[in-house]
Amino acid sequence: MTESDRPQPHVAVPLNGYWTEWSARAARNAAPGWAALVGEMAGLQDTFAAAAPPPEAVAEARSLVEQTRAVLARHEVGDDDQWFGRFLPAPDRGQTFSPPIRLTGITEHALAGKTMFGRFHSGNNSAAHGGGIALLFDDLFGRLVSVGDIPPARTASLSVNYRSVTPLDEPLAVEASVAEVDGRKLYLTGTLRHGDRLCADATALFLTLRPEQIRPAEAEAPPG
Ligand SMILES: CCCCCCCCCC(=O)SCCNC(=O)CCNC(=O)[C@H](O)C(C)(C)COP(=O)(O)OP(=O)(O)OC[C@H]1O[C@@H](n2cnc3c(N)ncnc32)[C@H](O)[C@@H]1OP(=O)(O)O
Repeated sequence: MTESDRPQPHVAVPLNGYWTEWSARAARNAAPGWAALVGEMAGLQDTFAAAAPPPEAVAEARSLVEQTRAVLARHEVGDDDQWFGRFLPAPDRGQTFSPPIRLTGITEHALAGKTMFGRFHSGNNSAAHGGGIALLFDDLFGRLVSVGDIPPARTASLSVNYRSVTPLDEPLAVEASVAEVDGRKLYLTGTLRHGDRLCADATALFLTLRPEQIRPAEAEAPPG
């Protein structure tokens, strides 16, 4: 591990107003320890993917996961009230679907960061799954268009070129930038590198939403 691969502070994300409110609501309401639980769940996914346990360990693990599900299911809420995925300032966004992206630099038109795929995102032969890489780019581009004054936008198309194998458990560098803005159309480009080696590059078209396509950042439900 080189000095530049060591954990560094995640830069603050200058979110636009819509995403600030969307995220702040979860941050206001989330129980203490939620971020640590998200980290535990992500670790569980990787450990689960890497394990080949004997029958008694399978039975024990299944029972514990069943118990965990039962605890969480008692507190199910609607989409508007969920915390999962809404911690936008955090590298993992408070979710376990796509790998954390630790941002090292961000402006209105470009961002750079570090990421890593674990066993959960393995395709085969110690290589990251191509779908996981597309997911990473979609998330990366989603973060890029959440800064500055850009209205909320959705992915209209995403194209990934897989240039070389993306390793697991190795620090990877990501970059994304806005190549062109044409009305509602945002043309984005991005790269994923392992050291000097290009693993993948991607282009995407995001479309900013028309006002009638945007659900307002929800009003806080009255207490009780
Ligand atoms: C801070 C947050 C962090 C979160 C990170 C996660 C980010 C994840 C981002 C996502 O994954 S978003 C979810 C995946 N995407 C979707 O579900 C989008 C589904 N599709 C739609 O909702 C609509 O198709 C869409 C809003 C994208 C466009 O519908 P519209 O009715 O607004 O646009 P319209 O069809 O009128 O097209 C507008 C222009 O874009 C063009 N266009 C639309 N889709 C296109 C396409 N796929 N390729 C090329 N051009 C396209 C279209 O031709 C037209 O060009 P012109 O104005 O020149 O005539």
